[in-house]
Amino acid sequence: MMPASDPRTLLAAIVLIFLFAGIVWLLLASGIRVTPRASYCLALTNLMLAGSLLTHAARGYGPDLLCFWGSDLFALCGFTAFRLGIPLIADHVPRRWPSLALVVGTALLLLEVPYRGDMQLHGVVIYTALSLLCGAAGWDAFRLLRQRLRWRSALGLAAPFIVFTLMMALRGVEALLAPERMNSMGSNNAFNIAWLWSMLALNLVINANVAFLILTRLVLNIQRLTRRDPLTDCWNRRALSEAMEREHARLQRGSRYTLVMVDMDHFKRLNDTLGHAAGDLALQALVQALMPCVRDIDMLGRLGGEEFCVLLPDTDLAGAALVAERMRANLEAHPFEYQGKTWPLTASFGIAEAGREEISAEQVLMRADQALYQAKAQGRNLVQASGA
Ligand SMILES: Nc1nc2c(ncn2[C@@H]2O[C@H](COP(=O)(O)OP(=O)(O)OP(=O)(O)O)[C@@H](O)[C@H]2O)c(=O)[nH]1
Repeated sequence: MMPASDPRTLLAAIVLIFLFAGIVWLLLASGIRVTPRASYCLALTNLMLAGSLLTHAARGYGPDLLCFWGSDLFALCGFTAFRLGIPLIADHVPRRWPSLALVVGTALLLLEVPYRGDMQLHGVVIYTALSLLCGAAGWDAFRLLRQRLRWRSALGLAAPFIVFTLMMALRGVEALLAPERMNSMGSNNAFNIAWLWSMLALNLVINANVAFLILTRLVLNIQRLTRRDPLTDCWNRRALSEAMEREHARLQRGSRYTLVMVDMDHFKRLNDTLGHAAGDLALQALVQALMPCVRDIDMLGRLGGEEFCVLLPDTDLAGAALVAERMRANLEAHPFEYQGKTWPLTASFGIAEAGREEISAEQVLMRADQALYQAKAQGRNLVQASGA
């Protein structure tokens, strides 16, 4: 076995890991189609960086333009793919132009910088560009993680990106202070060996880290699918029932809650006149009109068909009546537009505050449903309350 501190062996190991990771990301993107756009970017990152190191290793053997400028161009493209791929994990559209302008500008500048002899300016230019791209990717990863995690955990998971950025910056500083060592990553000096070891470890950690980000996103998507209504994206019946039963259990400890049943008026007529597709859009419009009227802690869920329910924790009947009236008025104020036609959308509301003597939230729901029935009977587009 070659000694662990041999820079050529380390370089070969890093190239192999990049190649292997690139192929795995390609398979994930094209075969299993896990977040394909982000996975393609990660595949490109790994393959480009493998190409960069391979051409770098051939310095002195192969054509100068490929082994110097080409190697840097591979690295720039790899880091750009990395920077653009991170936001894609969360389906955010990355800002392409700043990164592309940086790559093109750096590549053109490097063409003008002599690659022979003093590598100072060349080293500073390329590693500044790489650390900027890596830093931007790290910042995006941190923001992404911060949406789900506390800032310390997010910072911990984003740490490899920060270290990678610092490593690139360090290499730029090295170019400034010891330009004679910049010619090859195959140099057998302590800084280079330590740098290659860190690169090898970070290469593994960052690939694992991005895989973790993607996995987290998949788990969140699965959770979403099991708890959200696919048409309107509000909570589904199961999620709402669980929350209602939780609230009902808190009732004995002194808290209160109220349920608001919502049923679109004359929905069958809308479906029959405009068609089922329009009916689906009308249901989405209803949810859009109701959502701004509730607080973050309230839960709007679809029970089925055109029937919805809002769970209002820590709210009494009078408070719920105000919320229901706000929802009713907001819906009425936003007629449904479909293929140039305008259709008035209204709904009826039945509200019931939970009573301690009721054994389950289902009983409260039944009372809210009875109140809703009365609202329908009294002419629709009304709020009707039920006593506890
Ligand atoms: N487009 C669409 N229609 C649905 C969906 N679920 C249920 N429906 C339709 O909703 C209609 C409900 O009709 P009804 O229960 O008579 O209610 P309504 O016409 O709103 O009458 P009132 O509630 O008394 O005002 C039926 O025609 C169902 O086919 C859905 O997901 N999409």
